[in-house]
Amino acid sequence: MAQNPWQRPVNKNLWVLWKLKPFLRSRLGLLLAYLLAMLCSAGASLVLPQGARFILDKGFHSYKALLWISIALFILGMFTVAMRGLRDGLATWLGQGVVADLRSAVFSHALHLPAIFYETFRTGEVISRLSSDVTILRFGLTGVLGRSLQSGITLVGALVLMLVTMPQLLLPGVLVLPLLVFVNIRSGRLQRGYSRKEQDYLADLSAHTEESINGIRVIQALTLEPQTETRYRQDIHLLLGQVWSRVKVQSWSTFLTGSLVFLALSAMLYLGGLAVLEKQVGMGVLAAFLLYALMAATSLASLGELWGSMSRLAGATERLLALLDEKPEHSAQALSGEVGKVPESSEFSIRNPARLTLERVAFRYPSRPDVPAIENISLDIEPGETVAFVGASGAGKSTVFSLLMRHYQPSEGQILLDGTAIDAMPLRSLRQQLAVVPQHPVIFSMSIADNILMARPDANEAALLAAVKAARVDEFSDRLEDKLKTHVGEKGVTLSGGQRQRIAIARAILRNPRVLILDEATSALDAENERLIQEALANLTAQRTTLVAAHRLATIVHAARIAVLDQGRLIAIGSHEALLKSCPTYRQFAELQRLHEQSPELSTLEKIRA
Ligand SMILES: Nc1ncnc2c1ncn2[C@@H]1O[C@H](COP(=O)(O)OP(=O)(O)OP(=O)(O)O)[C@@H](O)[C@H]1O
Repeated sequence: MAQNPWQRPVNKNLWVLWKLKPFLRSRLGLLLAYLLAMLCSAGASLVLPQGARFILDKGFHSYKALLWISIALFILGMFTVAMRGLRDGLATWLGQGVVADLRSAVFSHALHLPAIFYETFRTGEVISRLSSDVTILRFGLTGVLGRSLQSGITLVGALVLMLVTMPQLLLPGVLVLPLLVFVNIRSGRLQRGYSRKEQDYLADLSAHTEESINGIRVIQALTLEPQTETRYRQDIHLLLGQVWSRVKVQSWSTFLTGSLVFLALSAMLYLGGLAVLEKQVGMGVLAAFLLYALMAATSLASLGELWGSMSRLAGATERLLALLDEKPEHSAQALSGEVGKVPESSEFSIRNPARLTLERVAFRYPSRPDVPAIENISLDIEPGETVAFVGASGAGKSTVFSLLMRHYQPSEGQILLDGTAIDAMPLRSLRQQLAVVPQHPVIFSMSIADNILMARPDANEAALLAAVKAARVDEFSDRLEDKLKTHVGEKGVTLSGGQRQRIAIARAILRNPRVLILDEATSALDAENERLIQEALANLTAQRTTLVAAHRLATIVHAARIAVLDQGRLIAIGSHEALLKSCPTYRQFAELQRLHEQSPELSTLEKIRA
């Protein structure tokens, strides 16, 4: 079941990062090279203070010793920076690669999620996870791999070397250590909570942004700009509140950690200075010790940051992986189903028409389980037959089509295609045999030709042009400068509703399906264009199993049979003439239509009154 925004993942530990393992496994060689470079870089940094020790204790004894120690220091320094550069480069490469794989995996998974997922999960939230969570992961992962992992190793190494160099000076460090650990753990926990909420608010913000920009015309038409702006500001305010809380904790933690570290360092310097004054140790030993202490302190601070960023990283990983955990609408096996070659449709060659059978089909939408959308529908549609569905708005026409496309599974009963239950068929194979012309076609931001070719990318030019002509697309494309290559803008914004429907019809023609579903396919066309397209559709539907939903009598009157739906139930089926005699609901529908056709200028209200 899809997650609602209020059911976001709230896992509290960092183990979720372990789930990134499969994405690292394919880069094992790179990971080992990175670990090696990181160990070399950490080791070389730990040797550097020994150079300072030698210079101070032995370097001033002779010119030659000074020269050799300086040369050795230079070589060591070069090695350190080379390893550091290699480590950072490999870390970035590794981190970016893991994130790219994860992002592709989540995106392709999102493409296969069922209709029900997108009913409960806002698209803006999916986009937010794929953008802002991925960004956190990208920076977090490269940061953790780049610096923080080495800090842990350096800290341990520096502590061991401090112990070896001047164990008596460790006392101040030991005393402040529990406090440091406490501050870091506490602040890490707080930061994790805040950053998780921050991401949730960011997702809300993205979802609202997407909704507002998509619905910009409605917002402008209803002059809802001030309210939309206020809601946006409120979202930002909530987000900033979380950022502010997190930053406060972060700043306090940096201040407290820094103070404790400097307290310990000052005490060490004082105690160490006493030892030098009393000639117990040389200056070089104290300098090396203090350098190790400084290294330990910086590593500790960096680990504190790591704790905070790991929390953000864990949150982002969790939210991305939660999308991967959603159940897809079909298995990979279903996707690889045998598809078969679709014949060219330039001549409208009919693929052997299909028989469709609905056996006691009932369905309730998962988001509205109390109300049946379809109840106990049984219907046998002969190969090549055209059946029209009529009924009031909400009667269940589109739901029948969605069940056929297997966007949903019937709650009871089954649908058969040529005697085989569609549930048992590979999804791709089923959908290759169907084509839907929806009431509100989705047009993509590409050219007219590319939009049509989506139905069959391998179609040749003759097939494309035939579909264009049959669907009367050429009637408007010929008047455009770039003809079929004209870019139609986002969601086909530069086209009229009727032009978008003609593109959708051309897609269906090109697809050359065995079952054609016309769901109010010509509702946005004017009478002249509808008449012309009906002719084209007549060619397309002849001897092809066709299901039509339409409000206009002219569209359905020629159907072999008309199925009358009322509140999800099939109340009558028969020819136009037979239904006029036997079905009062249909008679009423036909009379209203006739009234409309005779006096199209009557307002809807007048028609209802009539
Ligand atoms: N995704 C959904 N979730 C919950 N209920 C839905 C969903 N889609 C449709 N419904 C409900 O199912 C019933 C049938 O809707 P459907 O869209 O099939 O009607 P229709 O006959 O195609 O209507 P129209 O002629 O207006 O397109 C309606 O009561 C509708 O509110």
